[in-house]
Amino acid sequence: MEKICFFNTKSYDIKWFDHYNKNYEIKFYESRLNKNSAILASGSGGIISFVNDNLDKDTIDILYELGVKVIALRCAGYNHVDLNAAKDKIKILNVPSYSPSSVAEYAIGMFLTLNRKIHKAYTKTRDYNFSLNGMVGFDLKGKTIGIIGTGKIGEELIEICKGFKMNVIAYDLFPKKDGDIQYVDLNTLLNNSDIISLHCPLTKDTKYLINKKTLQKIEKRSLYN
Ligand SMILES: NC(=O)c1ccc[n+]([C@@H]2O[C@H](COP(=O)([O-])OP(=O)(O)OC[C@H]3O[C@@H](n4cnc5c(N)ncnc54)[C@H](O)[C@@H]3O)[C@@H](O)[C@H]2O)c1
Ligand SMILES: O=C(O)[C@H](O)[C@H](O)COP(=O)(O)O
Repeated sequence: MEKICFFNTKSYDIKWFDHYNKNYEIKFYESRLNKNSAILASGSGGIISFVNDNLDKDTIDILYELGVKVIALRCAGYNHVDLNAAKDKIKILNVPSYSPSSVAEYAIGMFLTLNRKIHKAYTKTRDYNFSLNGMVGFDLKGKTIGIIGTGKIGEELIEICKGFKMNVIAYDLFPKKDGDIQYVDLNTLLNNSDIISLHCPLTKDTKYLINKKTLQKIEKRSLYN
């Protein structure tokens, strides 16, 4: 039976993955994957790893020497993987659609919390402080949200924002040709959005996409991912 080494295991992972042990021999390890723990993959044809594992060149070289042929990521993002080191040696798989509606809904949850200061209200009211001072937010209705990255998560978020009767503008390196998304350039988005939401992968282009200069432009606005 094919052996698979499962790194960075949480209790909920075992709940969802253990039944595959009928067809595979999955070994669950709590250790994060890095060059020191990679040896645990001895004898495994494949490994399963998480978003905060370290798949740098050293780790990938060790896994290759051990005979690992496939690395399956339990995440959509792969910015933590040295793809060049893996090229022609180990196949890398990611989750192509990582619960986009959950992530979009969570992003809305974070924004509502930030805007209406729900996290602060929770602690204040426990101390019998019901003052509205410093607690006032604004209506989403009629406000403009600028969405950077209109992939699976971005698209879900656009639909939710329409439900709030917001204006939606978007920026993406690869705008969708079909559909009714109103694309603008990045500067226009930064200058015209009341809210900005980032839903793009971490790459050399998106790292520091929001920086000191752009933050000055959006000084009074909210920013979240
Ligand atoms: N926190 C979480 O639980 C969680 C879950 C899933 C995904 N993610 C992160 O969210 C990201 C997006 O996920 P997705 O499923 O929507 O991916 P996706 O591939 O469907 O969409 C990403 C979009 O970003 C665009 N993009 C790429 N580079 C860009 C750039 N430089 N400027 C503007 N747009 C750019 C792409 O063209 C694409 O449309 C993932 O890469 C991952 O890092 C986080
Ligand atoms: O890139 C991704 O898919 C996510 O960032 C990552 O996997 C988050 O996973 P969570 O902590 O939501 O399980």
